[in-house]
Amino acid sequence: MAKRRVFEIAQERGMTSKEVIEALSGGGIAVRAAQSTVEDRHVLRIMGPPPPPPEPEPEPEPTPEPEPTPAPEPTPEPEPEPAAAEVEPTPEPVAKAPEPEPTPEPVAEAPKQAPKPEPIKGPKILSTPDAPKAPAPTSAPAPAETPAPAAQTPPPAAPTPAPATPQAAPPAAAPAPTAPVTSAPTPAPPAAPATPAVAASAPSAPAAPAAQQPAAQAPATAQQPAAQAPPATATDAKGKPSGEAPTRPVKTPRADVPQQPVIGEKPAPGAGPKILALPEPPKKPKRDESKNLPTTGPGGRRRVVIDSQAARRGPGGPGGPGGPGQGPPRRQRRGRRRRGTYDDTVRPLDEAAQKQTDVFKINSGSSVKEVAEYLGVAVPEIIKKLMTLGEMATLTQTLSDEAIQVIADEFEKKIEIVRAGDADDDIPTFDDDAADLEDRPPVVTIMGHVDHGKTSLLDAIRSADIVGGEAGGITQHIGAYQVHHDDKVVTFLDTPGHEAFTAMRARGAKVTDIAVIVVAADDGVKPQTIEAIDHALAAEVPIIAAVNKIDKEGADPTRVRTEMTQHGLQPVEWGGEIEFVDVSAKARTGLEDLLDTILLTAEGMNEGDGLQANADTEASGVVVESKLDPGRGPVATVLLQRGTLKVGDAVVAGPVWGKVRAMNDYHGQRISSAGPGDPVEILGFDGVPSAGEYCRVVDHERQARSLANERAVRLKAEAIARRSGRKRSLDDVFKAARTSETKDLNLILKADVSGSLEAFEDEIAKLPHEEVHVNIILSGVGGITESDVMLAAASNAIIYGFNVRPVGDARAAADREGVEIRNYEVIYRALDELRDAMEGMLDAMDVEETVGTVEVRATFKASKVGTIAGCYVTDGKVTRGGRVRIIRDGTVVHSTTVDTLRRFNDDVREVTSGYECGIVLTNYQDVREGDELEVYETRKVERTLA
Ligand SMILES: Nc1nc2c(ncn2[C@@H]2O[C@H](COP(=O)(O)OP(=O)(O)OP(=O)(O)O)[C@@H](O)[C@H]2O)c(=O)[nH]1
Repeated sequence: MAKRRVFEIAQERGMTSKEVIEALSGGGIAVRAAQSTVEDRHVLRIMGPPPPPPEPEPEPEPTPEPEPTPAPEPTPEPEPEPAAAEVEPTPEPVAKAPEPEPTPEPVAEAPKQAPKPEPIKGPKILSTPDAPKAPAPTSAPAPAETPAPAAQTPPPAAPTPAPATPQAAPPAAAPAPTAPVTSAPTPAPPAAPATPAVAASAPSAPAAPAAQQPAAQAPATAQQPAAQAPPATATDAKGKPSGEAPTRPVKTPRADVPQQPVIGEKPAPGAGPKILALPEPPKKPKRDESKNLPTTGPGGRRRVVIDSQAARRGPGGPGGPGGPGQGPPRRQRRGRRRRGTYDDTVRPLDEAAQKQTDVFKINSGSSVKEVAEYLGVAVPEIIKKLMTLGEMATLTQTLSDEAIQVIADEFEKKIEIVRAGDADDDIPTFDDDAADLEDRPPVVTIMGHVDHGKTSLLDAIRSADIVGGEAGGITQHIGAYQVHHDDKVVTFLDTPGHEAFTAMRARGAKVTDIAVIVVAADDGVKPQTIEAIDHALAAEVPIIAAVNKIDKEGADPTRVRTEMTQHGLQPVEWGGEIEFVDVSAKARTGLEDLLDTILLTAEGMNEGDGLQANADTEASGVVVESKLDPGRGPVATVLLQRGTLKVGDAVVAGPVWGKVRAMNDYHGQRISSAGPGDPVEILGFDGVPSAGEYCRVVDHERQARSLANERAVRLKAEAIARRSGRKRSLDDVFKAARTSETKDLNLILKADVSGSLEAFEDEIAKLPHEEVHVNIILSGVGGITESDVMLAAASNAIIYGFNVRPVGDARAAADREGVEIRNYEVIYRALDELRDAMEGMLDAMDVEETVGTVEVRATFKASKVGTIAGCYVTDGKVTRGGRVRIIRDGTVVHSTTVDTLRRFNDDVREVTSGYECGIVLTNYQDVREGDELEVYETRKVERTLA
């Protein structure tokens, strides 16, 4: 039987020798001293089995590779499930704590730490970075085994040291330091399974941080480890892994990425399989979600705004819930305001308007916003459309007519662009009761070639007006006058010539009822006679031919009739429809016949109610002449067409308005009222209205002013639109033809010689007309006049000039009215272009640009250089070598280049406007004083019709 000395027994049982002796004595075994021996069986019988040995002490034994093998129990733990189940029981951790030691390596440092930590409070390891190694106490054989598995399991944890669930962490951490050996023993056994994890983690310094890590990461680790544990174990079992594990720095796992256990990596402190049950980490929001994450939402940043004024505002008021005045809401409000801006500017879609298929009338010069409103389309849509068409436009930008048309086409809306001067838009049509209508005097315009006697005829008629003369005395020139004949009255426009006539017509005013074309019997039909005919025909007014100067020798009225017939005006006596009256302004013969014919024609018109008007209503008419009188201010002669005008009436004429301060008739007599057909001179306008402007009486001055301002704004917008838009060009015509909008091309031809005109007309007749029908509404010899431009404007025509140029204000008028003038030197060039255009094959063309105008003020002869032109540059510049045309009386007489250009005695490269210079032309000596030199350049321009 084995014996042991008393002191050994005492030591084994943690008692004093004396206590052991007493105990044994009590049991019947007498023992005297500590050195005495006693048989174990007696000791067991009397004192029972000895208490389990206190493992701690052994710390010193750095037994590195403890026989981990024994890891019998541990193996079972691997199963994650079970672990999970135990997770909660915080105690486990403690139990496991002790195991940690198993990791052999630590041994080195372990000594000190081993005792305290591992057991229960592993976590405290915080302070012991190396602690992990300490664990390897010999005493913990069991743990040794466990560690192995733990080693594996931990691996997973390793990556996520954090895993340490809140629950696990605390326990581990707290006790660690103090953890007396005592406690360790007991728990150990059961903890076995979990131990591994703890064991591994406990030692590792990182444990500490882990403890604080959000549980989030734990889960992942917890689970996976289990699966991989086995393999890991193997390695660890060898000891190596365990050695590193603890020391290896623990990576802080990303909360969002589930941590994959890394083989060979040591388990994170506190990260044990138990952690399996840890809560799921918050998912990383998807990109779009995160975008929309409210700042106040869970996980999002909460914006706290302290509104010191909130208390003063009640809920619902500003600053109240959702009301303006608060921080966050303010931001929203800004957003709303922005939307509000759109709402303000973008008219809500007018569905009714969108469905409407009628033609929309849109004012020329309308802005983007206005066009959107007219069409019932959202502004952004319009702007977007313009952008696709290459035009960047703002809300208030004025659009050209072309742009408006294009937009309308894009949105498949039928539109009609209305201009301020359009008669249809401005001059209302009245539906007066037939009983209220009275005959009014016909309005007559006298036109004809220069010096054929227009003025003489007007004077003769006026002076022959016995009745009128007696009644009113001397006739004043106010732009129109009346004559009485056979108890009837005829109103004559006092401005002869077709220029004024066409100017008014171009503005949409139809003033003239009858056109009298004067042709001198001794001269016959001349260019301006033909022009007058063209203008009258274009205006579709009845024509009466007055064959004048029949008193003159050589007068041949029949020849005149013949020539007029050739121009489409066939005399009634020859079976035609035109009344011819032979007159002599000088001899004052035939005047009565002329008046009779006029009244007869008027009667014929009256049969269709053409010359009747309601006199008993507000007055309206057309301005036929106006001026700014130094003493009287703006003075306008208005030819009343309807109603009765009285002094004191508020009137508006386009962009000007006024109150009739005084009225004069054509005798210069003050009158207080005037009726239909009467020409009256009106004083009281705030500005000078243009001839051709529609004038009408309105209720009061305020309304007159408002209407005038409205018109002024509109005219200004139209002017901008006209500038921004293109002229009606050849391209436009063919483009329109392609869309079947326009099939007619109206041309006005002007040439230096009539032969060119005839040749051109003949050639045009040969062109194919399937696509476009060419109408020559006027062709004549001579420079392009303002009258031609006005006719073109009124007829939507293009002017073709052959070796002729605009004279006077024609060019300015063309710019103003948007009329295209095309210049050619040979008709074939024009024909080619026309043909190409008609075939849709316009190639790049030479575009000519006038760069300067020079006036020849004197000429000198020099023996060596020939004729030197002493010049003055009136516009632009002239350059040496530049191409020039010599224009004499509106006709191009030669084309050449500038050979020599001098300022005083110096040769210069160029001379600009406002300076004099000497010019010698290349191979041209016939330059004369009064000639005009047109300096020009040409450049290639691609043309497209699409
Ligand atoms: N013999 C004769 N001479 C006339 C007659 N009518 C006009 N004349 C003369 O013809 C010339 C031109 O007459 P105007 O009345 O100035 O002719 P117009 O057409 O008004 O001329 P412009 O204003 O320059 O366009 C004047 O010298 C007149 O005296 C006429 O019936 N018989």
